Amino acid sequence: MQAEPKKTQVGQAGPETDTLVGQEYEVEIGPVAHGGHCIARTAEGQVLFVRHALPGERVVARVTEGEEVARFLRADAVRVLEASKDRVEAPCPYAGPGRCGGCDWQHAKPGAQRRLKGEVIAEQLKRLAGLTPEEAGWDGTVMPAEGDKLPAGEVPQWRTRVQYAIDPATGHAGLRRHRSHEVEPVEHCMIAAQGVSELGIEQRDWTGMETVEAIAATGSQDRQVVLTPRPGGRLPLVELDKPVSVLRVDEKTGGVHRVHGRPFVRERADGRTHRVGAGGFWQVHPKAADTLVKAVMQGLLPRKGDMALDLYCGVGLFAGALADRIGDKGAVLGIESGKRAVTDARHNLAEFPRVRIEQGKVESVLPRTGITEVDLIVLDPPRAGAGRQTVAHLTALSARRIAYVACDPAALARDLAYFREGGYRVRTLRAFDLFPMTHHVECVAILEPAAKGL
Ligand SMILES: C[S@@+](CC[C@H](N)C(=O)[O-])C[C@H]1O[C@@H](n2cnc3c(N)ncnc32)[C@H](O)[C@@H]1O
Repeated sequence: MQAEPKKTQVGQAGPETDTLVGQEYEVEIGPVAHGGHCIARTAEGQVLFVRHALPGERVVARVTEGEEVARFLRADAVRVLEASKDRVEAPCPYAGPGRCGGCDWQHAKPGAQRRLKGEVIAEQLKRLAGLTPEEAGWDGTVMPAEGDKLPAGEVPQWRTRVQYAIDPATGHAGLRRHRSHEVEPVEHCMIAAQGVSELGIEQRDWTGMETVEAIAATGSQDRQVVLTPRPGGRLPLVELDKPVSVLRVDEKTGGVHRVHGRPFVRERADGRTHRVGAGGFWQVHPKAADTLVKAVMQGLLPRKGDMALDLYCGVGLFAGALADRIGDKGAVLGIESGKRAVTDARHNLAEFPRVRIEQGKVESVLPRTGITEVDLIVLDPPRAGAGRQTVAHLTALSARRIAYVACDPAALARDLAYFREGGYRVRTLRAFDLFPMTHHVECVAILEPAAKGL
């Protein structure tokens, strides 16, 4: 039975304000929720989203955001009274209440992190799409990226792209605190890939910069630093130990300019080299691109001569993989909104004459193409998902199979409900832990016309 939650101390809540920030509650931690926190309730019945806790624990939770009238409060577990067997001491010295906001699950064993992500996916599928794991063709597991099966306490060095925030007072690189613009200065980010750590960003003075992004490409030695100056900030002379290209973001226009070196990095995946210019999307985990291509191709089973769509195609990862498999008689149309990414995609796929890349938003370009039928579709939308209108358009194209690559299980679940309205069912769903130590998770759903599944 759940024990009665206790208020343990009144913090800074004053008479003229109804803020509960600083208030502490002794609570029992309930299930995990989407976003890297768990759910608890105060004695007054208010919902608490508690970070740094694990299901089944008893903790003292200190409110970080929220008011007496709010439907829910945000809080940090500041003392653990009864620990879960899944708890470990966070290996990262910068993790914990009020500290770096980059990782959500440093305090959970790796297997437990994947289980928590699985519970979040299951909950989102049920609540937003009315699907059980069985109905989604999912075994309920979240697979580690190959090579990431490390013992508890060890941290995979997976982040090939790290955006450091610069402390305006000291010029020191750090990472943003959770839901804050404040910078947590760090000497070393444990989840950064070796190629990023070797650049030594944390050891330099970046006075005048707002952010410094460090990129270490996979499968090539390309390294890049992207500087965003503060208004009026002077660009530092960047002399790093490694050969590295340097780009600068114009603080007024957001445009990216080359300072020195190549304006792109070369990323290897699916046996091909992809040029990725500044601002262009590329998966962050070094195994992600290959893992996802494999899952998508195993699910779609492309045939020679197929006509396929790659929507939200970035620099052409899936379009290239499809073109490779459907041969000279097939055709692929990619659609991508980013101008620079489209230039890169056209360059990357120049060897395939039957691949065409259109620049613009899927929702406006796709209807203009006049396409009424395709064999296969890959869609890999941003966090917001594809939305009802685009899904309705896709379900009218009579595709044999559709692969939906999703970085947000909530958006995936919403869109799966729209696909069902359009006559599609989920054939299989697979989930991959391509963001260890954080709450993020990647899913690949394979859909087919519902009539086929009967
Ligand atoms: C998650 S990334 C996937 C990129 C690519 N499939 C890959 O795996 O490398 C989503 C891409 O969609 C693009 N994008 C965002 N909104 C879009 C829209 N409405 N229409 C077309 N592309 C969009 C972004 O620029 C980004 O390249």
